[in-house]
Amino acid sequence: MGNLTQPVVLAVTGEQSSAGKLLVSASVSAFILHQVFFKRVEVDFRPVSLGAGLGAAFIILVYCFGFLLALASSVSFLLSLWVNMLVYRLAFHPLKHFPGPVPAKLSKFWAVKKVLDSNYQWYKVALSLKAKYGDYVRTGPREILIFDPEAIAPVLGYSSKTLKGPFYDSMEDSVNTTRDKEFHRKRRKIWDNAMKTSLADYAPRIEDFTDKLIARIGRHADQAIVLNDLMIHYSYDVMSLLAYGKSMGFVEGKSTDVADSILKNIMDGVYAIGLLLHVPWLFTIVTTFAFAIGPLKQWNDWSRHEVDERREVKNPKPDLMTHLIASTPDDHAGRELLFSESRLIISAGSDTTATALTFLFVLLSLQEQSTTLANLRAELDTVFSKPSDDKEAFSCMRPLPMLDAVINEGLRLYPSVYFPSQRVTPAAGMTINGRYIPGDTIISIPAYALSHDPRCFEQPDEFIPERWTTRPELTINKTGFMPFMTGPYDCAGKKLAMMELRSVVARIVKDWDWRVIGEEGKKWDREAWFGGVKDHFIAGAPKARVVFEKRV
Ligand code: HEM
Repeated sequence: MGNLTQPVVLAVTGEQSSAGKLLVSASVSAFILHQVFFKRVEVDFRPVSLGAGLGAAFIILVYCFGFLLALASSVSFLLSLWVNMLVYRLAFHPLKHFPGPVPAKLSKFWAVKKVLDSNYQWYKVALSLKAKYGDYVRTGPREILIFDPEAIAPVLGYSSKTLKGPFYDSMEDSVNTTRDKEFHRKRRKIWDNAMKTSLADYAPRIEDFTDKLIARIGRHADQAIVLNDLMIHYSYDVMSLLAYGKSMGFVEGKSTDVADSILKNIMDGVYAIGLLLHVPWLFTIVTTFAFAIGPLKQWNDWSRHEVDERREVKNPKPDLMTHLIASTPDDHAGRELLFSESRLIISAGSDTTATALTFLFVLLSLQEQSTTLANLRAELDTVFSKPSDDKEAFSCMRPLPMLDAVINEGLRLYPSVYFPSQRVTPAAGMTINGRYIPGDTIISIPAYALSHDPRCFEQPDEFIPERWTTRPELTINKTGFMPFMTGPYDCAGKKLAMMELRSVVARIVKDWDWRVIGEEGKKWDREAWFGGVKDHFIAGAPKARVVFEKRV
């Protein structure tokens, strides 16, 4: 009997030992792969190829060893990789001495959880991290969030050695999302030129759209309307005009079903962005599929069609796209860039301006701002009383002290972009304000935290436009004011944005009174409104129901 079973036992133990060897080799190869590859190479922007590579390896294992062994060795590989990663991040990472929550050091999913727990208020999470850990906080395996005003120039300034971070790889290439410094420099020149040479052409078109906005307010006078929608419609229409040569028809109520659907999908998508921007590799997967087959496909197809049509127009009115088309090679890469930048004009220029306008009108409606409003009206009455050919007459291109102060103060309290732009330190690392930051670290400075920092502004949480005019002592360090960011990657459309903001604020303030009201018969809950501002890349103002009345 013993002799009969011996070969079977030997075969089983032999199989067991080769299975054991396979599991050990899987876990050892994970260790080696982590040491030589994952630890050194940024893989955030290659999740799809990485997933495909792992899938292919799994199929080869199934072919060689059968399904069960392949599965067991894959689990062993992934477990080992995971353990290696966590041990490294916690105990051996060059950032190990930086303070921060322990789970944050292990995984970026900690930030995702915080976004969900805080109901999309990451900017508040960031402020509480600053209060607990100081000016330099480790918020991820290779991420440091910086609250030190002295860091602005070395991190974001023109002579900074940093490059853009992996978040930008999650989206299609454009002047905003490219991480190639040289490409950005050249492309940005084209954008700057398009802005500089044509602002005067854009001004009457902006004013024309402000007329349409005022007409819409007139049609709904004395009725409740949602301020956020009003401003979103205005800014989408103006940006669409500059990108495609025609508005999307929102302000006049002439939008198509496709335009409505695109806007709805974009508005719904902001929550996904607010969550996924913390995990660029996951964001890359989502954007890849959202544009190819998901909710953004319609947006993709529509914008391509519009750019193609726009290209065929003979002697178009000068707009941003005229300049971009003229300066972009008419080949596959050039056309892809134009498609993506047409969408950039809308995405960078619409929500930002609409958010700023929404906050401004809510802030100006507050009872304690009645003096500010009166001063602003006095300034506007003077300029609007001048004949239009007088150089002192109102023009959205020309700064006015009180008007610009009100706009700046709104942007300081609620900078439309809450996303702290990512930079990566050079391989040799860099020293910021006496503190060494190791190479290849992702660093970010949140504009919201800086503009609420008492080291930069006296009474930082108060809306005091006079800090920009008659009370300069309330501004301690102006570099903390960066709603348009700063340095070579700052907002390419800031002058245009200021023209829109001036145009809309001036025209409404001059001729209209308004008040924010609560839901059906309830009083407006001011605390809840300001306390409910969300952070999904852009600052998400809660819906504000407003009643406009014509001034007499
Ligand atoms: C109140 C309105 C606006 C605010 C607060 C604002 C703010 C910003 C900020 C903070 C950035 C940097 C984003 C980053 O770091 O990734 C940016 C970039 C940019 N903005 Fe604006 N923006 C506004 C309006 C506009 C408008 C109207 C346009 C016109 C198309 C525009 C076009 C751009 C572009 C093209 C970039 C990328 C620039 C580059 O990377 O070189 N923005 N903006």
